[in-house]
Amino acid sequence: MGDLDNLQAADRLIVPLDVATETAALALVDRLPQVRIWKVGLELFVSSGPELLRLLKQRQKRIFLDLKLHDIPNTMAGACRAAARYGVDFLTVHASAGKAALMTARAAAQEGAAEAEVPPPRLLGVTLLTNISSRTLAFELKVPLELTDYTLQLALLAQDSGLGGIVCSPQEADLLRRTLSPAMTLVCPGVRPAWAQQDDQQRVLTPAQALAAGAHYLVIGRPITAAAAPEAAFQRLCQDLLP
Ligand SMILES: O=C(O)c1cc(=O)[nH]c(=O)n1[C@@H]1O[C@H](COP(=O)(O)O)[C@@H](O)[C@H]1O
Repeated sequence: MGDLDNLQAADRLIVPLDVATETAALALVDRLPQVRIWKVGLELFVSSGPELLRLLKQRQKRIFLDLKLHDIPNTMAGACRAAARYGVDFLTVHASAGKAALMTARAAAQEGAAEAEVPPPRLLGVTLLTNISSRTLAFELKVPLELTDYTLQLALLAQDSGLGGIVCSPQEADLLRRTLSPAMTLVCPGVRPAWAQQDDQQRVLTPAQALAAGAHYLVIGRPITAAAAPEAAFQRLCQDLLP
């Protein structure tokens, strides 16, 4: 496989830094120099704070700040304004927070970025988490809609509220790609190569299937980060993505 192919695959892969400390995070980042986009989620942000974002930027990395905000409009707006000041590339909010909260969040993210003189983040609406099965949706969460209909409603809500994209399972990517505006970015976690464990993910596809279904970006964590040799796992994934 040539370097160019490697680059193209790497540009579509987002690897989550689901570790507890800044030291562990930087060790992974430095071990996998081909990864361009790193996701900083709740565990790491809560434990190590925003300094890590600066360190990632120093290493010329793009940043997906996955805070999955879900609150009343005023609180979401405050958090989005503050998060946008860090100059991150992507920021997540839960689409189920509703239109008023999403619209306020979007405006606040733009204000925060303008204040800090950085580009605004692409605000992504999380639709239905990839660990939720149809059974859980119906019997535990008591949502009286088919899973795909519910996900579509959340995705449309994100779009109508002016968000730049959504996070969804690759199993719904095909439907959402056909239904949403082409301007909406589709980011898919819940991606598992055939050689990896499913872990707690429920609605999964392989990387090649997810891309064929219309995902723009794939979020793949444990198959790489929990592997005995993360470098080899990353290379293998890039190979899986070749046509
Ligand atoms: O917003 C996310 O990134 C996300 C949404 C979702 O529906 N499912 C989901 O797994 N994620 C995140 O994607 C990553 C998946 O990690 P792995 O299951 O290890 O590949 C984790 O960091 C999750 O927090």
